[in-house]
Amino acid sequence: MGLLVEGQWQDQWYDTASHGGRFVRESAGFRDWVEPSADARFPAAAGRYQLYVSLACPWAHRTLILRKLKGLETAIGVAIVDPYMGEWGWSFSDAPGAIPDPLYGLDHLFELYQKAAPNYTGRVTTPTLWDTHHETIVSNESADIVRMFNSAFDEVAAHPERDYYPAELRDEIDAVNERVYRDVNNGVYKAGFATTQSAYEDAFETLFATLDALDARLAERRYLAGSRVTEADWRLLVTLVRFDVVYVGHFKCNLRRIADYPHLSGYLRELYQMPGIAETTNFDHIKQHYYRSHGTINPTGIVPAGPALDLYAPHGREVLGPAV
Ligand SMILES: N[C@@H](CCC(=O)N[C@@H](CS)C(=O)NCC(=O)O)C(=O)O
Repeated sequence: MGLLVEGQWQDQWYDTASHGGRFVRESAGFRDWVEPSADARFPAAAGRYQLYVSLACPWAHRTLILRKLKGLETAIGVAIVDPYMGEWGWSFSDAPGAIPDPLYGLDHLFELYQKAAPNYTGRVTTPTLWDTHHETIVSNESADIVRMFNSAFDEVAAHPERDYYPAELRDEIDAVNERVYRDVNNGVYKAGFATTQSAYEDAFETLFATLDALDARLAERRYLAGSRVTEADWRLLVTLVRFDVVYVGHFKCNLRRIADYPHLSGYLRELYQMPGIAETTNFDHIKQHYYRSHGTINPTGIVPAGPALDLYAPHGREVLGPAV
């Protein structure tokens, strides 16, 4: 675990001490956009862009889901890092489920960042969207990559008709996203990476108050925004699917499991059972990454054998309205 400082790799853990024991996520360093226009610096095209991901990572997972649902698998290639993130950060290997870097045969993801910007200072994160033409990083912000995959590549997508950010639902989606990001997606990290009791408890209380509110919301409606599946649902799913497997134990988010929530649990199963979603989810990478990579939290590196999950049990969500 580390970061690049003026292009040089430095092995260091997150700095929580300067924030009163709180984990503060840094902003992404690359925020360009692929656009559906031939004149753009990054024009949408098949075979030009490459997505670097960790299957453990919830932020990468949401981009993999959009890539799958939009039918962009042949248009946008993928490299998958080894689940273990050690002193050199994310690395490539031939571990089961990993895909070594097909472009340059790199050993470590930070080398890709050095290629893009030799003096880069910042974290080296997944997902990273690489442009093979300019040989640079387009973006390492998953929220933006999700939006690009949703609409910028429609000319080359197998499912251009699918829209997970429809104009009429944008305000509602944005409002849900904001809370889900702050208190749930990032909330589990704020609890898990806290280094003071009070920082942990603050994050914990907000997280479970928000999960309670989401459970109540999903008692009455099938999906988070409107009456159809949107980006907001995929953004929540990636945290829910990791929750009972790693966040309850490893990040000490243990007031309740998702399995204990009557509505969130069925909602999780429904989304997980949708075509293509299970294929984007790798529980082995998820468990291996979190339990082995965070030595300050789990020094033995022992990966729990459980829990038993049954995400294929009937979800029972039909009672709330038709699936769209
Ligand atoms: N804002 C970024 C966050 C990505 C992120 O933090 N990814 C984690 C993996 S889950 C990572 O690569 N961490 C390495 C690090 O922080 O050094 C996004 O949503 O794309």
